[in-house]
Amino acid sequence: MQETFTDATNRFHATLNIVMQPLESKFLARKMLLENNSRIAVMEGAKNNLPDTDAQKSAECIRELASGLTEKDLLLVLISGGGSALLPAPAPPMTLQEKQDVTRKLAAAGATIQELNTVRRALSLLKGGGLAQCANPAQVVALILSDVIGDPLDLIASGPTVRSDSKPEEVWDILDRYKLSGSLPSSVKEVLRPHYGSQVKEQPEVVKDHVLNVVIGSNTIALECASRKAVELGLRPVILSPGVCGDVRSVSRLYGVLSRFACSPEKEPPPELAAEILQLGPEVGVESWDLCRTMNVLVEEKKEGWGATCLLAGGEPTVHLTGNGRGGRNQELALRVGLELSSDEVKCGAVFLSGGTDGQDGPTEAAGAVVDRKLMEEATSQGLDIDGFLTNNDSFTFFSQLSEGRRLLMPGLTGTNVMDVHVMLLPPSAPRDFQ
Ligand SMILES: Nc1ncnc2c1ncn2[C@@H]1O[C@H](COP(=O)(O)OP(=O)(O)OP(=O)(O)O)[C@@H](O)[C@H]1O
Ligand SMILES: O=C(O)[C@H](O)CO
Repeated sequence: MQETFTDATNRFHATLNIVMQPLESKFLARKMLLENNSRIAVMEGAKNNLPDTDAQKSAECIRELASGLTEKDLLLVLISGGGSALLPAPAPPMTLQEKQDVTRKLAAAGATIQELNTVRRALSLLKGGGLAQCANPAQVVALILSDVIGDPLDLIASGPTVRSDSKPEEVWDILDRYKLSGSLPSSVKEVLRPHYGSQVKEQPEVVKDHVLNVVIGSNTIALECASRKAVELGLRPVILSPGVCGDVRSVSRLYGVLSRFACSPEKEPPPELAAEILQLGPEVGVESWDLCRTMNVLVEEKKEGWGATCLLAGGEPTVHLTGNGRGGRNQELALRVGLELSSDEVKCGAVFLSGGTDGQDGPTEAAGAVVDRKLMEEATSQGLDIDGFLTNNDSFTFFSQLSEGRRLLMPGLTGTNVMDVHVMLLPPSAPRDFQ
């Protein structure tokens, strides 16, 4: 049975539930609190994702608990993003303050999470396999929620149960790269001395056999779930990649060109669009293979008229902050994609959503936003200057003021962070054939 374009478009909007459903309950955080008299103790710390003395005390308790285990015990460890700040155990003689200074300076200088956590591992008693080492000879099972692209076990939360093989020279290279090695306190230099590790945290090979690390949540898994939901809703899903990164400007351009490619009236989209998509690949962390596979699905859809397509991707793009407005990378990405979709070249009714799976985009109350080609017209009619908001990184204010916040995604905190999810709903390529 053939469907009308309007049916397909209505289903697009219904499909926003794909990401809304897992993020649904506003009260999830409260529901997650323990009942009175629970045998589980909760220790809070690391406010605003910065290690503090509360987190250090919890880390010390965890270290004591793990150190007292025997070969008859099983230690279950749940590891999520944010774990690096939640488990600070500075290697002596370094203080928490000194360790914090180094990581803060590195982050401010633009170090990647890979670089940051390589340094953190070297300065900590519990990171880089230190927790598993403390628990030896007990069995350790670590259940891991990945918030790092590619799910590298040694980097997620700085790998408390994953033996680190990095050498002190690697750490020095990173510190040199960000011009920090000259100003390090003597305690940090002491910890990074070549033989420091062998005295304090050398890990016997046997630790490996006692530890099972399992990724139980990741962006890939989130995209697979969304893809199944799309099928249930009668859409054709295609997963582009769980590794989208790079500047939001390049990422938004990619989605703009992909929508143009999908919506071009010709059965074979213009080759210059395919060329631009492939050229953007390296800037946004997407392999040529994944781009070609996705373009093939879009072309097949045109030729065979399968109906509406749900393009899914995820990862963690970056925003180069130039202003002092309120926003987050998802809202800024959505705003930029909205501009792409509003441009004259694009005639199709694609709908784009970008949302943080933790339910919070940067320091705002929203998780992200939903846009389509009507964005520009809507903003202009309400006297909102998109370029001005973008220059000031003020995407949350923009979306709050636009149509009473109707385009904001406000699911509330979800309790889980597997980075961001992007959904682009593409209507059947030749609507007139479906009327
Ligand atoms: N005004 C703004 N506009 C756009 N992006 C912003 C703004 N302020 C902060 N950000 C971005 O928000 C992120 C910081 O927020 P948050 O602390 O939630 O990040 P995170 O810990 O990396 O994210 P997550 O918790 O989702 O993994 C950074 O990527 C930063 O560039
Ligand atoms: O805690 C951390 O190190 C980051 O969230 C990456 O996992």
